[in-house]
Amino acid sequence: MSEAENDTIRLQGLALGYPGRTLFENVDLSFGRGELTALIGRNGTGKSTLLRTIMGLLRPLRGSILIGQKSVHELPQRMIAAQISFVSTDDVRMGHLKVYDVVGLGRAPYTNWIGRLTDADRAAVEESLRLVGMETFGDKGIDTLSDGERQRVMIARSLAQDTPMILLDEPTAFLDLPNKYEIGLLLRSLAHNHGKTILFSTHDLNITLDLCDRIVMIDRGKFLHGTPDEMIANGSIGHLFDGTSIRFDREKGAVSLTPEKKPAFGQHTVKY
Ligand SMILES: Nc1ncnc2c1ncn2[C@@H]1O[C@H](COP(=O)(O)OP(=O)(O)OP(=O)(O)O)[C@@H](O)[C@H]1O
Repeated sequence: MSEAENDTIRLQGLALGYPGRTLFENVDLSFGRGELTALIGRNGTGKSTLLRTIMGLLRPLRGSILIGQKSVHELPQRMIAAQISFVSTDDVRMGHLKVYDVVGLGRAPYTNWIGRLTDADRAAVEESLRLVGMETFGDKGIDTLSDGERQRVMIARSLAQDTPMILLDEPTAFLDLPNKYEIGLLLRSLAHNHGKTILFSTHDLNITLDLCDRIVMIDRGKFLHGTPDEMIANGSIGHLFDGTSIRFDREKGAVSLTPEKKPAFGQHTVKY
């Protein structure tokens, strides 16, 4: 098998859910090397569940997830950690650790049982901090950073882990618009210039449409996927807003309130 196939995540006949509830089933899909893919869908459609299952943290109801030729659920955690890193929203608060040490945790799959960093590990930590533009932050406490800075550190930790695949659960949540784009551009560069396979869940439609190679959308238990242009043209993006007060304008590539919900400005009479 080629190296590129080893770096691919494949979902085969996948069904996920919780006791008494199936979120989706019969999903066949793969995520390719060097691609930035956004995983989108309304609240509660199963995006985090999918990411956590790919990480081997949850079991599928049916079907399998293959990393190269191997089912992720048959691989020991240490081997999964050498293939895929996970940036989850749960990670974001890490007590009083220094930035350098948080990024150093990414080296865990490679360090000995004491967890002592070698020169090579330290070089990986420094290079990871540099890639996310945080090289001067190593000595700062993680709890002293802004949300955007902390998010960069978490991405640096996954870079230090040096895996061909990176999954991120809502990496742009809590960030202001310029920082959302900064993180989006960073992920795009990691995919395109460093050959990483990157899948991230998000509710940021602008980032998704402007920066991603591919969109995977969970919509009422069905998976839709394609390039941003395909997903706009075939109406999939518009479906996200069915039954709501907003609609997606294909021409503008933007959402707005439906006309009947728009507040009528300038029509109020002020009484003295
Ligand atoms: N441990 C659990 N046990 C039972 N049901 C769960 C569990 N975790 C999540 N769920 C349910 O599964 C559904 C999918 O949850 P998940 O967190 O994967 O959705 P999501 O698409 O990531 O949502 P959001 O966009 O709100 O983050 C939700 O309805 C949720 O309530």
